[in-house]
Amino acid sequence: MDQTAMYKLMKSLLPTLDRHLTKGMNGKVGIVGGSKDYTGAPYYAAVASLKSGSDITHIFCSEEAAIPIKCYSPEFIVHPCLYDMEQLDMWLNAVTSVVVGPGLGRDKETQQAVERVLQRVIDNEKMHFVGDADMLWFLSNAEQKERNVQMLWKIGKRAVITPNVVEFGRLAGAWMGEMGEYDIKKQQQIEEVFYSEREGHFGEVDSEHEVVRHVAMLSKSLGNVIVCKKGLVDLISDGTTSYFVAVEGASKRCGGQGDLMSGILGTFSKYAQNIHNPNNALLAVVAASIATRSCAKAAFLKKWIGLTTPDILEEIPGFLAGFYTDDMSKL
Ligand SMILES: NC(=O)C1=CN([C@@H]2O[C@H](COP(=O)(O)OP(=O)(O)OC[C@H]3O[C@@H](n4cnc5c(N)ncnc54)[C@H](OP(=O)(O)O)[C@@H]3O)[C@@H](O)[C@H]2O)[C@@H](O)CC1
Ligand SMILES: Nc1ncnc2c1ncn2[C@@H]1O[C@H](COP(=O)(O)OP(=O)(O)OP(=O)(O)O)[C@@H](O)[C@H]1O
Repeated sequence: MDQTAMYKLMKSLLPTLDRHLTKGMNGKVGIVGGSKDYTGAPYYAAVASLKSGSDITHIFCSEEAAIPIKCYSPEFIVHPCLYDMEQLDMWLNAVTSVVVGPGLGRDKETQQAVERVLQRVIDNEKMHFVGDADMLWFLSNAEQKERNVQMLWKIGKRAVITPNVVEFGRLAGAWMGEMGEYDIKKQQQIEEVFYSEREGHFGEVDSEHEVVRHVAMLSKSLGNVIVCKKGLVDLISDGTTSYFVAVEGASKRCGGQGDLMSGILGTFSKYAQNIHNPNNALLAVVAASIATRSCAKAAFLKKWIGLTTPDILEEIPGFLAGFYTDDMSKL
């Protein structure tokens, strides 16, 4: 493991903890998701945002998801206002970053909530946006994609999207048709070779390199938003500069690991301001990927076949505490 480089990056990212902090200074994260079928996904994202340091988490969900989510934890402030634009608008004032997608569902009516949030992020230059899961479906679906991408163009690098392999394929089909077919199988073979040569490491990679070229191209097509393509190796690009993360993760792919990462990103996107580097927004995504994978590995080594996402959530505080106590044993 690339311990020294990781240590330096995390140290520069994580906020100083002292008695001058007030509630909210380390972030107030909004999770837009939670629907009839899915209540676990926004829960994972919300817990991950809190355990990675944010002070408050709001969840904006549908009516039928609200009670189950409230019952999971007293930590969450839950608003059943996914279809009430006035309420949604009002409560969005309370957050510093917003994660849209985990468990959101794909009902046509949900598009108006997606647009309302995007407009809020356009209007408030201090707000950060993370798009994952079903938000990415709205970004690739013929009916809604144009409107959403027009809005993302206005947000640029304050927005991160985190497609998995399947979601990336859909987005490539929707936005990169003129740049040639995206062959998922061929790309996975390239990633296997790339990962085996760099296992345990992370760093910059030329945006023209065959492993990341499509990720950089997608970022450019979407107005240079940061794209983090998740997989065996995470590939992160703003269209110009690109990074890879080949830090070991879990060899059990239990559902919810992407939701967990989007929650960490909701918090880390604000911490980016602590990094004094022109690529600070990209580096915050690199850090979120490292944290997710490292915690997944730690939990996997305890639970093996029985690994579930709550096990990974439990590893987040110990992993991050190591950077405050200079205890490298958890890295
Ligand atoms: N506990 C909860 O509440 C959880 C709720 N969740 C929520 O579910 C919603 C829908 O999300 P989604 O990822 O299932 O939908 P979509 O992208 O259409 O995938 C459909 C099919 O594609 C495949 N496949 C998927 N990923 C792959 C991969 N990495 N690599 C390879 N193949 C992959 C796989 O097909 P299979 O291989 O089984 O044929 C899968 O069935 C969304 O709101 C999300 O937040 C989840 O977060 C989990 C925890
Ligand atoms: N083959 C793999 N080996 C190790 N880590 C992986 C692998 N694939 C993905 N990951 C890591 O797991 C995390 C979630 O990625 P994944 O592709 O599972 O997301 P997802 O499908 O969106 O998850 P969810 O189940 O929440 O919808 C990322 O941090 C990614 O780096």
